[in-house]
This record gives sequence, C-alpha cells and structure tokens, in this order.
Amino acid sequence: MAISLWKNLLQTTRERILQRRRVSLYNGAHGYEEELIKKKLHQFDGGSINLSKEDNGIGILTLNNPKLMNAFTGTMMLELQERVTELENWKDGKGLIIYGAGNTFCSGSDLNAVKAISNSQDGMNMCMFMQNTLTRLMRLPLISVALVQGKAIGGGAELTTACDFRLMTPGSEIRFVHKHMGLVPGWGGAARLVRIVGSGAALRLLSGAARVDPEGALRLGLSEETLSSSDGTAALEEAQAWLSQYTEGPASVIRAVKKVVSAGRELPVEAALRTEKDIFGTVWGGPANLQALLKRPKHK
Ligand SMILES: CC[C@@H](C(=O)O)C(=O)SCCNC(=O)CCNC(=O)[C@H](O)C(C)(C)COP(=O)(O)OP(=O)(O)OC[C@H]1O[C@@H](n2cnc3c(N)ncnc32)[C@H](O)[C@@H]1OP(=O)(O)O
Repeated sequence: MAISLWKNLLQTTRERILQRRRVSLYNGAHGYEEELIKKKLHQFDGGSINLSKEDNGIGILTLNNPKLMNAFTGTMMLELQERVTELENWKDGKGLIIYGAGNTFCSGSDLNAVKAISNSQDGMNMCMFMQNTLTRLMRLPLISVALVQGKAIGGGAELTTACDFRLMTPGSEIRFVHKHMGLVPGWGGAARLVRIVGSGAALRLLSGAARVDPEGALRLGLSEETLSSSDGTAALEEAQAWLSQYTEGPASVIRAVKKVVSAGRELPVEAALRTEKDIFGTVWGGPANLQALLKRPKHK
C-alpha cells in the first residue's frame, strides 16, 4: 500500500515537472537571464515577424527581413516570442504556416548580431531564449507547416524543424551550415532533426553541412511534399490548401489531435498515455462527438 502510494506520488511529481517544463525549458536555475538577453537583443533591430489570424483557423506567420534573406535580427527574436504568446492565446486556431517574405525562408541569425554577442554569456542566453521560444512554438495546439521557398539556412533550417511539417517549393533548399560557422545548432534544431529523420541522416546533414533539395528532403522524410509553384503568393495558397485537409473540422477536435501527438512525441509512454486520457476527456461527450453520434456517419 505504502509502496503504491509512493509510486503514485513519484509519478505525479514527474508529470508536474514535465508540465512545468512544457511552459519554459530554462529559467534562473539554469543560469538563464531572460531580461538581460532581451535587453541585448533590443540593440539589434530591423525586420519584423508578422502574424495574421485567418477566419479559417489558420495563422500565417511571416518572417520579414528580405534585405538580409530574412535573417533574424535581435528584435525579430523578441517579436517571435511575442507572436508565439499570441498564438498560445488564440483559442480558435487550428493551423499555422510559417514562411518568409521575398520568396525565401530564412538565413538564420543576423550575422551582425551574432558577431556582437559572440561571448559565452550572451551566446548561452540567446540559445536558451530561442530554445524556449521554439519549444513553445512546437508545442502549440496548432498543426504547423514551414513553407520553404528559396533558402532555409542555419537557424532558418532549425526553425523548420520546430514545425510539424515542411513543404518545399521547386529550387528551394534546407541547409544546416553550422559546421562551416564553427558551430552546432543551438536553437534545438539537432534534437528535433534526429526525431524527424533519424540519427544517421541527422549526423550526415550536420557533419556534411549538406544542401537538401526538395527531392532529397522527400527521400529523408524531412519534407511532406514539393509544391508546384515557387512564386510567393501561389505557393502560400498551395500550402494553405494542403494544410486545410488536416484542419477541417471543429477547433476543439483538431487541437486535441495535435495535443495527443505532441504528448506521444515528447513524453515517456506512460505519461503520454495519461495525457491522452486527459485530452480524450475534453472531447468525449463534447458537441462534435454528440453531433456525430446523432448523425451516425458511416466511414466508407
Ligand atoms: C547561432 C547562430 C546560427 C543559428 O542560429 O543556429 C546561425 O544561424 S548563424 C547564420 C547562418 N547563416 C549564414 O551563415 C548565412 C550567410 N549568408 C549566405 O550564405 C548567403 O547570403 C545566402 C543566405 C546563401 C544567400 O545568398 P544569395 O542568394 O546569393 O544572397 P546574398 O548573399 O547576396 O544575400 C543578400 C544580402 O543578405 C545578407 N545576408 C544573408 N544572410 C545573412 C545573415 N544570416 N546575416 C546577415 N546578413 C545576411 C547578405 O550579406 C547580403 O547582404 P549584402 O552583402 O549587403 O548585399
């Protein structure tokens, strides 16, 4: 009896810890100084991150710094965090497309900022800041797609891995160039890449700083589909049509689907099962479920 109570207590504590980690990966206990790095990032301005929340429940997040191939300035990193908070609070949202202005995805961190914060303290804080933001992005209850046009380089390649799916346009490429910068990914891109393509392929992509074209990405399972158009607006429309196959239906159900998959992706199996049970409880007997029972559809 005592042992079983003890085991339950341990399990609950572990789940609470995981729950808390879901909010933020790093805090002061990890030596993370959020206010300090935010102040620093403010000094490197330019570009913007724009969010439009469409009536169909699909959000469009635009990386907007085309002069620098949509490289992330400091203020864009800060704005990304703000947009992710906005998306966390968007209860009608079902999907998200991230794409870059000017027919290209993103060329990673703005090298001017990187040079200025190349000391260890700033580098570690920036790394933790971006990991926190991209982890929250990955865990949004929205089905997310990175629409890769042109180039997704360095941190840009890492950002694509924080999405559930990647769609590429003809002639585009994803490239983890970190080795050539004397670096490894620091925005969580390596950990996520391993889970997407497996450790062997991830090792090849990172150690070879290999250029992955749409065909290669399809082969590796890094991309879902090569779109037919490389033009900005047409490609975005194609991506919206592709995503809407999966976002059709009530927000409560689509969001629950993403949540059970997130749990399965990230948690040990027992915790994932318990989370699935809790999420199941939010849809069982809910309006969509009762309506379906009334209609008694046949799934032929
Ligand atoms: C922790 C850091 C790490 C991470 O976050 O994980 C990083 O991301 S480090 C950054 C990695 N990215 C790079 O090293 C990209 C460097 N740039 C390139 O390789 C090329 O510019 C390109 C992205 C392949 C595009 O080539 P191309 O199509 O020929 O355009 P240009 O080279 O003429 O670029 C136009 C313009 O944009 C400037 N640019 C591009 N990327 C960056 C960047 N990341 N930071 C700052 N500026 C960037 C480029 O210098 C050109 O400007 P001008 O020279 O003034 O014309």
